[in-house]
Formats: sequence, C-alpha cells, structure tokens
Amino acid sequence: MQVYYHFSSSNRNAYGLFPCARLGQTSLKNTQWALIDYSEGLSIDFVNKSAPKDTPDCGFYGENCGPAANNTFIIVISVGVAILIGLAIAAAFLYKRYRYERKLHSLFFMIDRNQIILKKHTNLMSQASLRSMASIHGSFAAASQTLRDSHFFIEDYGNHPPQDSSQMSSIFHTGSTARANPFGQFPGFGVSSGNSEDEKWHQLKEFGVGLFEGRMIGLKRIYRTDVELTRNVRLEIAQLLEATNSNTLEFVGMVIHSPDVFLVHELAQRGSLKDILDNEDMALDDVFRSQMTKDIIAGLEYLHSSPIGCHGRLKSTNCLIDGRWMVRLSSFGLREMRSEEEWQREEGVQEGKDDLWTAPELLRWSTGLGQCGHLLVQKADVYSLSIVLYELFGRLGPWGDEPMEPREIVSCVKRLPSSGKKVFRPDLAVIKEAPQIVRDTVAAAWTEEPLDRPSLFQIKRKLKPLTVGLKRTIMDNMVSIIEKLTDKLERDIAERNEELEREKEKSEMLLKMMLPEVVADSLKLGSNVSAESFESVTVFFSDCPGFVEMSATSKPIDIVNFLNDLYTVFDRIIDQFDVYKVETIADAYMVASGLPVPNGNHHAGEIASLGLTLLSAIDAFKIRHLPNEKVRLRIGMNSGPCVAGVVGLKMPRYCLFGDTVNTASRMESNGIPLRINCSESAKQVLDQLGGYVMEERGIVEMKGKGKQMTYFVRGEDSELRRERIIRERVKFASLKKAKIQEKTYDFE
Ligand SMILES: Nc1nc2c(ncn2[C@@H]2O[C@H](COP(=O)(O)OP(=O)(O)OP(=O)(O)O)[C@@H](O)[C@H]2O)c(=O)[nH]1
Repeated sequence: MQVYYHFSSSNRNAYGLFPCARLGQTSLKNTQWALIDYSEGLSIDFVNKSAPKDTPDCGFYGENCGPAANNTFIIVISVGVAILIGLAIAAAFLYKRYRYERKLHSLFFMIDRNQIILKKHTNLMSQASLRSMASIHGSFAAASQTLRDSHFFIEDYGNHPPQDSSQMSSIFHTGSTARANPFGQFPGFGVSSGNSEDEKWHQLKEFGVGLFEGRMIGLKRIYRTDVELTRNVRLEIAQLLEATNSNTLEFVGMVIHSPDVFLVHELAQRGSLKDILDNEDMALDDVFRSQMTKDIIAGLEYLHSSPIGCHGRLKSTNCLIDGRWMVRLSSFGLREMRSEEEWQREEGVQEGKDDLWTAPELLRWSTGLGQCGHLLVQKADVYSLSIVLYELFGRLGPWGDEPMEPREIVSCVKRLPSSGKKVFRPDLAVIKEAPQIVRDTVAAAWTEEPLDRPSLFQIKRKLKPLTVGLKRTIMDNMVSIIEKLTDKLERDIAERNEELEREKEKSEMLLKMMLPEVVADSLKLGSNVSAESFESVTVFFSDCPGFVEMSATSKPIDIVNFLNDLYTVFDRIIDQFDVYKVETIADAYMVASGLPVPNGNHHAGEIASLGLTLLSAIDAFKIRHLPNEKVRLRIGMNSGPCVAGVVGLKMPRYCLFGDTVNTASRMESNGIPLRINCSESAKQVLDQLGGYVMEERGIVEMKGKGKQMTYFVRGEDSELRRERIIRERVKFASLKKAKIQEKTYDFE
C-alpha cells in the first residue's frame, strides 16, 4: 500500500497526495497473520510546518473541555480572593487596633464631676434598710469605714484649668505616648474652684454614693499624689471597663478633679461582706456562706482568666453584696496606678488593717503590686481567699481572736519563717464549726510557699460538696429567711410604733406641763395662739419671807432641795383645784384660776381654798437643812380681768398681763405671813360664792396702788364648796378638776 500526500509530484509546492512511505505485507509462513512492512519515503512537508495534533483540543469525547477544565481558574481566583480577604481582615484588624490606640490616648474613662449628683451615703447596710426587706436579716451595721484623711494632691491650677496638653501633663504625667487635653472634652472637668461643690467632694472620704446617668454609683477615693497616665495605666483602665462578669463589680469610669480622684463603679446595694459579718443581727447560715464562697471563687476565676489576670487586694471589704445577694468583687485592676497609692498609705495612714489579708510574699515585695507577675499575684489571691473564708466561717474578723494589733500581725506574717517553725497564721480553732473541707482548704491556701498553694480550680473542686444542690436550697432558704424577716420586721415596726407613741406622749406631757392644755393642743395643730382676754379671774401669789436671808446662809444645793421639796408639795396640792400654775420665780409661786378655761366666779373660791390647803400643809413641812425652822408662807390674792397669751418663740410661756396681776402681787408683798391676804375685789367674789370666813385686815398703803382695803381668808365651809362644785361642774367643765375638801380650816 502507498501513502500519498501530494497530488502532483512535479510541483512540490502544490498540496496533494504524494507517496511518503510504503506499507507492505511481510509474509509469515506457518501463520495466518501478516505484519505491516513500513518503508520510509519522503519527509512530510506539513502545512504550518508542524504535524497536526493527534488529539482534538477537547479530546475525542470533549473530555478536556467543561467543568473540570475550570479548576485551575477557580483555584487562582480563590487564592486571589483569599488574599484580598486576608488583606481586608488585616486592614480591619489594623484599623481596630488604630482605633483602640486612639481610644487609649483619649480620656475615654473620664466622667465629668458635674454629671454626678452626690447623695448622702447612709450605707445601705444601715439599720433602716436592713430592716427593710432588702437586707435579709434585720439590721446591718453602718458601713465600717475607716475614714482616712485625704493624702491626695494634684498640683492645683486654681480657677484656671490648663489649656493644653503640656500643662495637662503636669497634672497627669501622660508619658511620651499619651497626650490629651481633657478640659476640651469635658466641660467642668479639671481643678477645684473652692466652691461648696468642691467642699462636698472633699468631704467624701473613702467611699461615697452618687447618681450618674440615672443610676446609683459608688465613688471610691484613690489616694495618689499624681496620676501618671501611661499607656499601661490606660490599658488597665480599658481592661476594667471591659470586665463584665456577674461576680465582679462593673467599673464605670473615673472622676479626676484636682485634688480629688475617684473610681466610679456600680453601686452594690448591700455593702461589703465585712459589713455583713460585723453585724451581729445578721444570722448567716451555711447556705449563705456556701453561696458567698462560690461567688468569691467565681469572681476570682474570672479575673485570673481575663486580661486583668489577678485581683491583688482581695479582702472582705472588697467583696461587695448586690441587691440579689451575690458577691461582686471590687477594687481589682489598676495595679500600676494603685501600687503607688499603697506606699503612700503605708507611710502613715494605715495601721496595717488593710494588709491583714495580704500574702506574706506581697508584704515582702518592695516594688509595688504593679511590678508583680500575674502568677505571683494569683497565688497571693489564693492566700487572701483563705483569710476571707476564715473570716466568713469564723466571723471574728480576718484574724479571729488574735489579740495582737494589726500592725504587729502584719509584721509577723511578713517576717521570713525560720526553718522547721510553724508559720504565723490565724487560729484554725476559730473555725472548728466549719466543714472539714473548708478548714482543709483554708490551711492549704495560706501555705507560706506560693507555689504550694492550691489553684482556684482545685479549691473549687474541693469545696464542691458545699454547693451541691445549693440552687434549690438557697431558694427555700431565701423564702424562709424572708418569712422570718417579715415577722421580725413586723415585730420591729410594732416595737418602734410603741416607742414612738411613748415618746409622743412624753413630749405632749412636757408641752402640757409648760403650757395650758388648750394652748398646747392648738400649738400642736399649728394654729396661732392669740392673746385672750378674761373678764374675771383670780390670781394667787405666794412667797417665803426670809428666803433671801436663808439663801445667804445656806448652801445653794440646800436651797435647791428646799424649793424642790416645797414645790413638790405645792404641785401635788394644786392638782386638787381648778387652778393653773403660771410660774415660779425663786420662792415666789404664781397660780391663777378662771383661765385658760373660764369657770364663772368660782375662781376666787378655788384660789382661797388652795391657799387654805397650802397653809395647812406648810405647817407640817420640814426644811431639810434647817429642821428647826418653819416656812412662813405669805399669800396674796386678787380678782379681776386679765389678758393671757403665749409670748416668745424660744421657751414660749403662757403669761398673764393686767392690773389684776400687779394687785395680786402687791397683796402678797404687803401681806402678813401665814395669812391669805385678800383684795376687796376677791373678797366680793368670795362673798358671792359664800362659805368663806373673811376677816377685815384694814386699809393698807401699797406702792403704786395707794390705799387698799384688805382682808384675810380665815376658813371655809368645805361642805358648801363641795355642793357648789358638784352643782356647777355641769356648767363649767374645768371645775371637774377640783377635788372636794372634807375639812374646814380654822386658823383662830
Ligand atoms: N453599700 C456599698 N458600700 C460600699 C460600696 N463600695 C464600697 N463600700 C463601702 O466602703 C467600704 C470600703 O470600700 P473600699 O474603699 O472599696 O474598700 P477598701 O478596703 O478601702 O479597699 P481598697 O482601698 O481597694 O483596698 C466597704 O467596706 C463598704 O462598706 C458599694 O458599692 N456599696
């Protein structure tokens, strides 16, 4: 067979079929098969100088085209897109970081002081609130704050806040990376201007309460001489703001207003664990203790796993209790900023009380908490936890019944223990009632060697039996406590009401002793008591002649005793008559009848009968320091019109005015001792009443009054008086006060 590729052998340029090889058949004997014999001929002059492809582009069946063929393309595209996404993420990350850095450089945490309304801090552990439901077990003690004097000082710029960051840096040492002018951003933020608002803020010592953006906040003073806002400090503040956990207290921001610096945090309604433990009225049962233990550990766990890394100053004052009775840890973080504060405090303000919870290695550490690694502080937290648990279960304070002063305790803990000797720790016997697992945990957690202390995880596992089934039990517990509280509350309210009632009665009684009942009643109702005219009253004066001489020769205390004895007798007697005691001035005793409630013309009778009774009583009266002497009482009485009213704002007195009063006084001063010296007008009224034995004394010259006819009242017919009073009582209610005398006095 021949293969042609050219149809014209003479013209090799023309394309056609030409022989280029010969294929023959090789005969094979003894076989049925023949092999193809190929002999090469001319070389092939291919169109386009190369042999055509032996396979079509897409293959014989299209297998090289379609979806499979696009994989590479897709891969390329995918890689491209991935790179783009990567770049976008990186850009976003960088942008976020840039924004974070910018935020760090700003004063994002600053709160303008003017946005906070300071509230009076009655610690919510106070009696009142605790008696209220809020506090489960009756009254909590007021916050046991050890108020420390402020040692805080930031350079004072007077009334002119710094205008730029360079000035600002004198207040806040912002470091090379941090420069900001907070005054531009926060109107009112800056330095004290010495007004009353400043005063209020200065007066806030350790802790204050305020209202910020509609919610109650706690203000904790930071004791610093300056605030260095380095990047680290800002980072710590940012971490605090980001910390959100149900067992840590929410940090809201800072108020910096020279010279005051405050941390602003969410308010824990029920005060600190210490407040609760210090309050003897607050019975804590196992369920509460277990729940609190659980909360404290949970709070610490969160801090240890968060960027904050540790607590560093755990103590019972920093375990705050919120409205739902959950423990919320506070005062963590800001280690760098507050480590400075520690040393300032140590220099004199504290008596070591704050360090009773501090681990020995931290007490020995000399460069401040800010320089400690997280692990070290975490182990120190475990130590502090052991003291808090000891306090919680022993309820005798962080060091139980240890008699040493806090400062001594702290120095003993700080001292390196000699080998083989027991380390100085609180007495475990104080918590002998606590479950064994608690005692074991406490003992293990205050080990001297930090690394030998258990981890929080181990502590939690060890104490798990305490909290098993707690959820259900605590609810039951709450209900029963609420019931108990309600009972207690009701009893307390009833008791207080009774007390209040008693106090009210006492003060009313006092008022009535000072003023006539009708006057006291209208004063109580807030009405004005205007002066009142009385047509006819009788005024009585008595006096002890020789009193001035007696005063000169007796000891003042004897005079006081004498007058007290005498007036006790008089006061008892006047209760039997319808009279009103107006006042006493030294030995002078003034009484009136017919006011403030008129009693017709019975006033003269009441006064005369009173006088007779007094003279009778005086006969038996003994002067304690002069047993051989007798009181020679001189009495004067006069009847007529008068005006009475309350005068003065301070110590208001019910006073009588008018000539009737003056004449009564003259009757007494011009009278004869042991006689009732009676004026003409009083005698006339007594005659109208009848039953009084009168004796004419005669005309007496009286200073300012001229000649006055005078009488003595010598006796009375008590039966007549009795009948008269019984008869007239219906008409004159005040006569009901009058008791009926049985005896007729005769002074002849
Ligand atoms: N009711 C209530 N009282 C608080 C609150 N914060 C603090 N207190 C009271 O103020 C006391 C002192 O609190 P802090 O100043 O935080 O305690 P501290 O022991 O001085 O703490 P550090 O200075 O951080 O070591 C607590 O024992 C509470 O009685 C709060 O949010 N609510």
